[in-house]
Amino acid sequence: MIRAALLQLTASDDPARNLSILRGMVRDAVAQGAKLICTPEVSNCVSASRARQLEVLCHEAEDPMLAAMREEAAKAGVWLALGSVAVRTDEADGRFANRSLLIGPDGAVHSRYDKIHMFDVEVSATETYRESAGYRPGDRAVLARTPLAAIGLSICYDLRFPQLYRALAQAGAEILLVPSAFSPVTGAAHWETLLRARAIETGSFVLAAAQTGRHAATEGRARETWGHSLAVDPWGAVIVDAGTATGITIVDLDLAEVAQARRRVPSLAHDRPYDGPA
Ligand SMILES: O=C(O)CNC(=O)[C@H](CS)NC(=O)CCC(=O)C(=O)O
Repeated sequence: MIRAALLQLTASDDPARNLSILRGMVRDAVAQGAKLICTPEVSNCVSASRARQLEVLCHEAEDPMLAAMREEAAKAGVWLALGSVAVRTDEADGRFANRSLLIGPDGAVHSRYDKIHMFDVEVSATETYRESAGYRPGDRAVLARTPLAAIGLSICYDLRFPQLYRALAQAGAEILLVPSAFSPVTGAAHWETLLRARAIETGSFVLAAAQTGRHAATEGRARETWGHSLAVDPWGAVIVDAGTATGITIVDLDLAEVAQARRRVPSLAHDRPYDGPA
């Protein structure tokens, strides 16, 4: 059994404040016996203002949240999936990376993944997102082979691209992580269904730690997110739904269920070559 923790946050655009809240939650999760601790997308800063991001965000090597989480992971001897942090890159256009970091029990970064699919979407007449304006997309899928489990990394809007999860599962993933900051509109309509579909299609556990509620912002518009951090088993059942409050949700995973689900429906091994569509 693997005891995992999903941390649900309402991160603001103040990274220091977000870090102090997150550190407390991580320590709580450790006290409850969690060995794999998952945090949401952009745990370090939720901001719609590029000026604010430029003021407060750092390169990965200087990011205070990553440094602190490495310390916590090493101290407790746990795996810590920092769902994502927004970090500076060396791109000439100044775009950030939306980066997921899996930290091992030795405190070292075991794997890193930059979000591939950018949320450039008009959710409603008054709500548009243009993630690619602020972030440089990644171009590499990442499977973290750890002694705990084989863990496929992804972030939020990636959830809508099933081929990524299929590739991760066919490469051996047993657990798929989908840290998120979902919009309330699409969250209500699509979130649970998509997460369950990815679990069913791949016969994998899906762990989705989410941002929730109204996010305070110094400048730019305040954002709202859907919450409902979810754990889904490889047969597609929701094991736990965190609702909309911030906090820690503990879940125990039996990895034998992965093989069981894939034996019952071996669709992951039934791909066929085909032509077209023309
Ligand atoms: O903006 C940042 O700082 C970090 N990025 C995000 O929060 C991204 C882009 S706005 N959010 C999503 O991908 C939500 C996807 C979603 O809601 C859906 O697929 O329906």
